[in-house]
Amino acid sequence: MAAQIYSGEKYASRRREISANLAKRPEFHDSKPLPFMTREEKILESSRKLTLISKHMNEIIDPSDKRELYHLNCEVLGIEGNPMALHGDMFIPALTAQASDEQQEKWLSRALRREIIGTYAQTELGHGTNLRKLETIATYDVDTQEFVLHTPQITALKWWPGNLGKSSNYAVVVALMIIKGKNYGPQTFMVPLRDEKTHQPLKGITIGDIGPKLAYNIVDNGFLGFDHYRIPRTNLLMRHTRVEPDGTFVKPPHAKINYSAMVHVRSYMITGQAIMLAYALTIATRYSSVRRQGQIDTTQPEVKVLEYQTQQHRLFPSIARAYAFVFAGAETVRLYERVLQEVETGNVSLMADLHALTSGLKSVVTHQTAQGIEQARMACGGHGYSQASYISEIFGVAVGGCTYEGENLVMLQQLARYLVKSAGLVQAGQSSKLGPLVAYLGAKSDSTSLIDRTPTPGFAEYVKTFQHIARKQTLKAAQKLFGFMEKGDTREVAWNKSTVELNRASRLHTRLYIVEAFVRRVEEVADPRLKEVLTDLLRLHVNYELLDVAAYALEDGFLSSSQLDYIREQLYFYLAKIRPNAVSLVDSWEFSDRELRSVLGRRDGNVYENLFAWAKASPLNKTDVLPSVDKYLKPLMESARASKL
Ligand SMILES: CCCCCCCCCC/C=C\CCCCCCC/C=C/C(=O)SCCNC(=O)CCNC(=O)[C@H](O)C(C)(C)COP(=O)(O)OP(=O)(O)OC[C@H]1O[C@@H](n2cnc3c(N)ncnc32)[C@H](O)[C@@H]1OP(=O)(O)O
Ligand SMILES: Cc1cc2nc3c(=O)[nH]c(=O)nc-3n(C[C@H](O)[C@H](O)[C@H](O)COP(=O)(O)OP(=O)(O)OC[C@H]3O[C@@H](n4cnc5c(N)ncnc54)[C@H](O)[C@@H]3O)c2cc1C
Repeated sequence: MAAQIYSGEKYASRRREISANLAKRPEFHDSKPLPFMTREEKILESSRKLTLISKHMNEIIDPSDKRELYHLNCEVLGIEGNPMALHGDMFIPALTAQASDEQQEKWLSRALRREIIGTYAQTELGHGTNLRKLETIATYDVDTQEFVLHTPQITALKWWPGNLGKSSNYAVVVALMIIKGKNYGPQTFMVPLRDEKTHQPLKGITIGDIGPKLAYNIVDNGFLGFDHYRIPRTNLLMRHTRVEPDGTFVKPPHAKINYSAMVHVRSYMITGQAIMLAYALTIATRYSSVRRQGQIDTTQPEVKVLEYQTQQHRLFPSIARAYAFVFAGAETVRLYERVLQEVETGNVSLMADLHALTSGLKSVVTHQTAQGIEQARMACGGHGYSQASYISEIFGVAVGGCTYEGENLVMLQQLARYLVKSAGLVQAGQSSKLGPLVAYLGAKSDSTSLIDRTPTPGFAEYVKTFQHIARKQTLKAAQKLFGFMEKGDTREVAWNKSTVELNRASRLHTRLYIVEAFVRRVEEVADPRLKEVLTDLLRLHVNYELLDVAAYALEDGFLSSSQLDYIREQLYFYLAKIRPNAVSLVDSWEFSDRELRSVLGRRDGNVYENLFAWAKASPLNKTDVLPSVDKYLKPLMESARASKL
């Protein structure tokens, strides 16, 4: 099963080897539980481990394999980030996709050798979503052939970029490029921020950390201001866009080619989110098979809480989602790598499809991941609320994905633009022009679903029902938009009046894609034992998801109430059928205890003695009487007692 999850036996077994290798190297382990450390201690500890990774990486992994590096990071550094997180996640990808060969020679090689540390500085205090209104300006000075970076007001301060505050000495900075008074929109520049020897900020640079956040606190998200700060013309990233010495602007082959670092993260984060969801579910499912409370049969001992149907309903559909997301994530990465290669040859035709797909997936997957993690926390009762479970940290890190790389409701609108165009083609009788991701929009619907109307309903009937729902909502929402426009609204106003419905269409389209990705993967499985378990999980998935969106199919009679009852019964049937495999389904992700960092999620199930040991190790328990008691509580109680006398 691990080979299914990790797209092949080769990487699944490499993960095992890497984990086994690290088990023998205590210097790579957390020196104490992360929840007991201050933010400063965590950053120090993470930097210590980063240095070790840099030194010994070649003994443990093949550093050219992204997946091996990712696993090494998960084991050693964990999810709370590290001082070079953005260096790998965005700085290197930005240089790879946007720097010319000559620029790569100069900077990318140094970045890969870790001679310099970089980040991606785009968001500002006043603007994150609307990139066209960023306020940092890069004005071209023809005389000196330099760009002058400037922060004209407080809202123009870069704000949020990860590792900008304290760790990075370079950044890929996004600024509005002005040449001879003309605004050429957001462009990307390579900008030195700190002296390479002293790490002191360079003259003209104001820089620092933005303070603690909900989670992800090992990362020093930062602020950055420029005071007429000069960089050479050749620091504009010039793989696709160029500015000649005389200020002539040479257009890229696609207007949004500079957005590639964002598309990179959006493509990879689907897998990252699946893994975080699987972390939380591993912890909650294992704990639920250790925790005994209450009886189902009063003549029998207390049961494991995993026997309760409510607990199964809380956890198993999310287990199915984690599998669905990791399968969809693998497809997304394949498409991303293909588009990256095609763009290199000047073919930008798939960029719009990739942007639409990743915008939708990013939004749906992060939202459902956060919901699933929160349910996993509640499934652990009181102990889920303790940081010993580590689920609160997993939640905090994962939920950040709803905001970063494009706020979810904004990114759903990006997909909606694509869907509306496709609906326009359908309306114009040009369905043959629809791309493969939206071809179903042009197909004719059956009048009713055949779920439970055939002897052994296959997945095809479910897929058709999801297609019907997504098609109906897309065409309806587009019609709403066109209707407002026909009545005289501008497109923008009409769009704003239709966005809730348009975003619903985007979600339904994406949920259909996720179901299809799951079906595609299960169809490929050859081993009959694996196929059976994955088929059960997929059955759970389609019934749960369909029930969740059934209103759309009930309102036009595509599904009847008796079909709905059938879907419900199927759901309950598969909850019970999956129960014996539940722990194996989470164990199949093969997370080591080191990687999970959870007392509740321990593989050996020895939860209670380890919770007690964990509590005793709390810094508060170093002394029996705290200074706060000596200083305030004792005098308070003494004065209360004295006044009673
Ligand atoms: C199996 C194990 C394997 C393991 C492998 C490894 C797994 C790794 C997992 C871990 C991965 C990642 C870890 C995550 C690390 C977390 C780090 C967090 C870092 C966070 C960083 C950031 O947040 S950076 C800042 C991000 N900011 C944003 O996203 C801003 C959002 N806003 C925008 O993107 C744009 O402004 C917006 C698209 C909303 C609008 O842009 P605008 O220029 O105004 O364009 P429009 O006018 O609306 O649209 C014009 C047309 O352009 C099209 N378009 C827009 N973007 C793109 C694009 N990128 N590509 C193609 N086309 C695009 C748009 O669709 C319009 O087209 P139309 O035809 O006119 O409709
Ligand atoms: C953990 C974390 C890490 C980050 N790392 C980085 C980084 O490394 N580099 C970097 O540059 N940035 C980074 N960011 C910033 C991040 O990319 C932005 O915060 C994000 O893109 C959202 O933009 P915003 O903050 O401007 O939100 P806003 O756009 O202000 O969103 C506020 C609300 O307005 C709504 N809204 C906005 N525009 C529209 C619209 N057109 N239609 C309808 N509703 C709208 C949103 O849906 C939301 O409800 C990070 C953020 C976080 C949380």
